[in-house]
This record gives sequence, structure tokens and C-alpha cells, in this order.
Amino acid sequence: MSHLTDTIYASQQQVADFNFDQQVADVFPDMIQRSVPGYQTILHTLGLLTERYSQANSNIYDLGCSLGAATLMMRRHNKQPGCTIISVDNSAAMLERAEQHINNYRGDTPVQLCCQDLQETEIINASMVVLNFTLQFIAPEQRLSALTNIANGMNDGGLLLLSEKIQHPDGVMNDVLIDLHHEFKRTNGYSELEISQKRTALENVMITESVDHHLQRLKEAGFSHAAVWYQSYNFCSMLAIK
Ligand SMILES: Nc1ncnc2c1ncn2[C@@H]1O[C@H](C[S@+](CC[C@H]([NH3+])C(=O)[O-])CC(=O)[O-])[C@@H](O)[C@H]1O
Ligand SMILES: O=C(O)C(=O)Cc1ccccc1
Repeated sequence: MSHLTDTIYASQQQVADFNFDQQVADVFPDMIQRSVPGYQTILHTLGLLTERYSQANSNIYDLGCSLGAATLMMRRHNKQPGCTIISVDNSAAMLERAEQHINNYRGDTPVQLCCQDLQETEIINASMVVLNFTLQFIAPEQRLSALTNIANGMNDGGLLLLSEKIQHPDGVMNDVLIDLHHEFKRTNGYSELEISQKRTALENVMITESVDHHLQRLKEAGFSHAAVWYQSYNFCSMLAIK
């Protein structure tokens, strides 16, 4: 697959709300790599977790799969027979490219691609569910019901990986983490204009919450255990066990 450079916010513009359209899908590998600290570490660890947590004859869900990076990692590492990976995204542009991307690799575990809202996705017999930077795009008041639907469809001992951009409850520390993230983006070649215009685009679309809020809600949704396993600046990854 060709990897195009993300220049979406490089020119001064009337900034519209961020949306996962064709333009974003075209540059997504470059955008996520240059924007999300720890993205590769999280995918690498997801491979290890798949070896440990996938259960024979179960479903594995990648919710908000974008181009299928987490799907491919789980397919590569799944050692259990009779599993199906169900990869869901409500952006047709993303899913179209995910299909091409996934077809470029071979694997034993079948992958079903579904263009639908994850909130309308039936979760059944799940040993693993991945929400890798997806829940943050769901309206906050809908997050508990989305997570409850997921927990209800998971098998005992099943694993949820939830990665999110987070907000620190201490305003000063929150600003420190945001500064560090912006420095990370500058180091990766984004200009001040790109950083500030993207921030505006995301303002109404991506609502961040504190780690405590996430962990408490995971318990409320029906998970028995939940903890942070990784954080890089204001990007955090949590695990929950049903
Ligand atoms: N309600 C929804 N239903 C389904 N999909 C949705 C919904 N809302 C947003 N999405 C989809 O969630 C994805 C979020 S990106 C995930 C990266 C990927 N997980 C990765 O591991 O590379 C994260 C980011 O761009 O920061 C997009 O593809 C949206 O279309
Ligand atoms: O780019 C940012 O500032 C982010 O917060 C991460 C991100 C990455 C890709 C799409 C949307 C948000």
C-alpha cells in the first residue's frame, strides 16, 4: 500500500469538524503514526495479548478498525482454531481501504469486515475486543451503553483493550501532557498551523475523559478487572477482563 503524507491541515483554512472521509483514509497510516505516541507499542503488545487471550471457537472484534492495523496484528498472532475476527468501522472510505490492506496479507483466521456503527454491532461469544482510539469518537453519554453491550457479549476471562487520548484532572498537568504531545507532533514534521487547525477540527468530535472515569465506567459496564497498562503523554491504553 502506498503511504501518502498527511498534509490535510498544512494550508490555512476554514476548519471543519474532523471526519473519517476519503481524504483522511488516504493518509491515515502516516497521520496515526505521526500523531499518536506509542501507537506501534500498543499494536506490538496487542500481538502478545492475542497469543494469551484468544479462545478457541470464539469471535474477536476490532471496533473502529480504520485500515485494520489491529486486525492484522491479531490475525498474525492468533494461535487458536475456529476463531473469526470481526472488524467494524462506520466509515466506508476506511473500510474499503481496510479490505485492500488485509487482502495484501495471508492468514489462517477469517476476517469479516462490517461497515456499521459499533453501537449497532451485536457482540457474541467474544474472547477479545479492541477499541484502539475509537471510544473517544462516541458521544460521552453513549459510552456506558456501548461498553455494556460489549461486556455482555464477552466470554468469562475475555479481554478488552481500550486505548484513548485522555484528559488529566489536574489542569496544569493536563497542559504539560498536551505540550509534550504537540512537541511530539512538531518532531514528526507537523507545523504550528497543522497542529492548531487539527486541534480545532477535533474539538467537538473527540471528547476526552480522565483515566479514573474510564476505569470506573469499565467496572460499571460489567468488567471484573480494569487497569492502565501503558501511557505515553496523554495517550493511554487500558485492559479490562470480563
Ligand atoms: N460509532 C462508530 N462506529 C464504528 N466506527 C467508528 C465509530 N466512530 C468512529 N469510528 C471509527 O473509529 C476509527 C478511529 S481511528 C482507530 C484506529 C484503529 N483502531 C487502529 O488501531 O489503527 C483513531 C483515530 O483516528 O484517532 C475511525 O476509522 C472511525 O471511522
Ligand atoms: O492528531 C491528534 O492531535 C490526535 O489527537 C490523534 C488523532 C490521530 C488521528 C486522527 C484523529 C486524532
